[in-house]
Amino acid sequence: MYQLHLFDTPNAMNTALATAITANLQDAINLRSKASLAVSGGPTPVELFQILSQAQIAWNQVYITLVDERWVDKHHEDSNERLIHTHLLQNKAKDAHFISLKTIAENPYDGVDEIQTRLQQSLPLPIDALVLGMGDDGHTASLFPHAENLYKGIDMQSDRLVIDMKPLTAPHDRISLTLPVILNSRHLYLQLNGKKQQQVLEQALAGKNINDMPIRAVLHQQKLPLQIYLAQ
Ligand SMILES: O=C1O[C@H](COP(=O)(O)O)[C@@H](O)[C@H](O)[C@H]1O
Repeated sequence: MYQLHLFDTPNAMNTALATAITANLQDAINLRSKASLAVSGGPTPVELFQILSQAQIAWNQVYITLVDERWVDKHHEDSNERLIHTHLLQNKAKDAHFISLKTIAENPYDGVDEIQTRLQQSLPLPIDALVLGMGDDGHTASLFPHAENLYKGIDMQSDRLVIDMKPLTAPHDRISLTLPVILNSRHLYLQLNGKKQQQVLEQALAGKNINDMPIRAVLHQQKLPLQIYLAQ
């Protein structure tokens, strides 16, 4: 179940998506006095983060985490946490609470239980707004095609919030939110940019095999409407 929102430019898409997310966070603050936001890494969301960081909301009542993290040092150029600190936790959003998906453990397998506890204790659930991205291989969050742990990440009966992941198609071991957490969020977005990602989306929509393209688990579900924001 999805709705497709098409835009002529990345700036138009990011402005509209930031407006929608800000409204979700404001509604949550009005209703529950706190709000939660989970965002993706990679280069695609940078402009969205910069626009969002200027939003006029009570950021000190907002809890931000990532949908996935690469198991690298926080200062590494591939760290999603570094990206958030550089582009989102700035300006008006500098007072938001950030919940990291990284520990000092040597690998995500050894760190995953600590992160599960941290999220259970600190992150308002269900997540009010969750923004997914998509890789050219059809991964979303860090749910990667044909990875050994993929079945654990997409098990809708599981009470795990996070799993450790060893991608076969990308560098770095990872931590990822699981499909039940993603599909239990209150508002779910997929942010896509350009012709290549549009082609991958069409390929994903045309088939059913989740192992080949895990994004299909989000596109073909009936639990909540996925809002796809695509800049052509
Ligand atoms: O590795 C990752 O890649 C995906 C896609 O990112 P993109 O910027 O190439 O669209 C991202 O959603 C995920 O959070 C990130 O860790």
